[in-house]
Amino acid sequence: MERVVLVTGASGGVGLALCQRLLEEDGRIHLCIACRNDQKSEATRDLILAAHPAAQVSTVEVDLGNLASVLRVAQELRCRFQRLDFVYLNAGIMPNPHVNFKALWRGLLTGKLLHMLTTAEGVMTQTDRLNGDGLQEVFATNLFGHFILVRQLESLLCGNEKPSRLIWTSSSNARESAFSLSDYQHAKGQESYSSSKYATDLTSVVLNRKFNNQGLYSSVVCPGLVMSNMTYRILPVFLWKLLMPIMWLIRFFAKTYTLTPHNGAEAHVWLFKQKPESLDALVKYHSCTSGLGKNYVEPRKMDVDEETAEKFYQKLLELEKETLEKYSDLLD
Ligand SMILES: NC(=O)C1=CN([C@@H]2O[C@H](COP(=O)(O)OP(=O)(O)OC[C@H]3O[C@@H](n4cnc5c(N)ncnc54)[C@H](OP(=O)(O)O)[C@@H]3O)[C@@H](O)[C@H]2O)C=CC1
Ligand SMILES: CC(C)CCC[C@@H](C)[C@H]1CC[C@H]2C3=CC[C@H]4[C@H](C)C(=O)CC[C@]4(C)[C@H]3CC[C@]12C
Repeated sequence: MERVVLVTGASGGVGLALCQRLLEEDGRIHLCIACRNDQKSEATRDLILAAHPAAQVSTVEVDLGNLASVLRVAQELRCRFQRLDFVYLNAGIMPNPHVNFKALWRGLLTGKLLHMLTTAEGVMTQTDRLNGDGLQEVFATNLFGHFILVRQLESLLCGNEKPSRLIWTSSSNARESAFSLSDYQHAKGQESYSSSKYATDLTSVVLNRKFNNQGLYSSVVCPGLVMSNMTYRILPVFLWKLLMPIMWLIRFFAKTYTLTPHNGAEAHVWLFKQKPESLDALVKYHSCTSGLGKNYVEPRKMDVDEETAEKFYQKLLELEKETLEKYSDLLD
């Protein structure tokens, strides 16, 4: 029986490249692409089929920043499939980004420039807002919508003959100092993206602890710095065009400057080929590209405190309970 692979955020960037690369690895998979609306789903499906005419590609629509939409898509997936082998939780946003060029300059003088260029530590801020569910938009889209999706798909993910896998697209921008248990949605700060990615790392660690014995394994990856819609929105296009030669040069020093979505999907594809039992739950798998363009994967230990992870998970469960009460009419 073919493996079923669900990819969120499949309409572009890393998600679309991942879909193409997965079909190059195994043309027999059933690929289910999740996009925000049917036009995007159909356009994405057509693009994928143009390169892989014999592929089995189905579509679902979901807005991960809208809990009713997440509950509806989970119900649809439960009706359509008996099992999911891989779920790539890849969709993500970074709204209203702001770059602190003075910080980069200080980084140059203090020898921290390379670290800043690869992690954006101290370099980037964002302005977040509340979504229609009354949640902080970045937390809701990058993490909580995906968390609810996973929990609603438990019957397709747990207790199968072969292990099922969750692969979260996190980031090297995930930072403990941007995250706080008392403000886990990051309503008060200006690093909502960093906080949401750290929260993703914590969640994956706990999911492994709770679900490995039911045959569900979770991993986190960082695609490196990829030129995608997300990054193109950070600076004006003309500036990116001017910076591009410098970015290619930086790649000789910073292996996480993968730059293309194809390269960025390296760790996702590598994980597709690994036995889950051989993976370390406390490691983030980074896509890397050498100066000469060779792709490889680098495992790096994550900076996560397991006690904080457990406390945060309890908070997610409380929020989940409130959500399910609010939307009880959408549940079976
Ligand atoms: N680019 C980079 O340098 C890095 C990216 N990442 C992460 O990689 C992932 C993919 O990003 P990337 O490919 O770069 O960026 P893109 O903006 O190209 O892709 C983001 C994807 O997420 C989808 N998406 C956004 N919001 C929602 C939503 N509310 N509901 C459903 N889908 C949504 C987008 O759909 P739509 O087309 O409808 O907008 C799109 O398909 C993200 O999680 C990002 O944080 C991590 C590290 C570095
Ligand atoms: C000389 C140039 C390279 C100057 C560019 C300045 C900034 C626009 C970029 C410098 C560092 C970049 C980033 C680093 C980490 C990424 C992270 C892993 C991620 O998840 C999303 C994108 C990044 C934050 C990215 C964004 C652009 C920079 C801040």
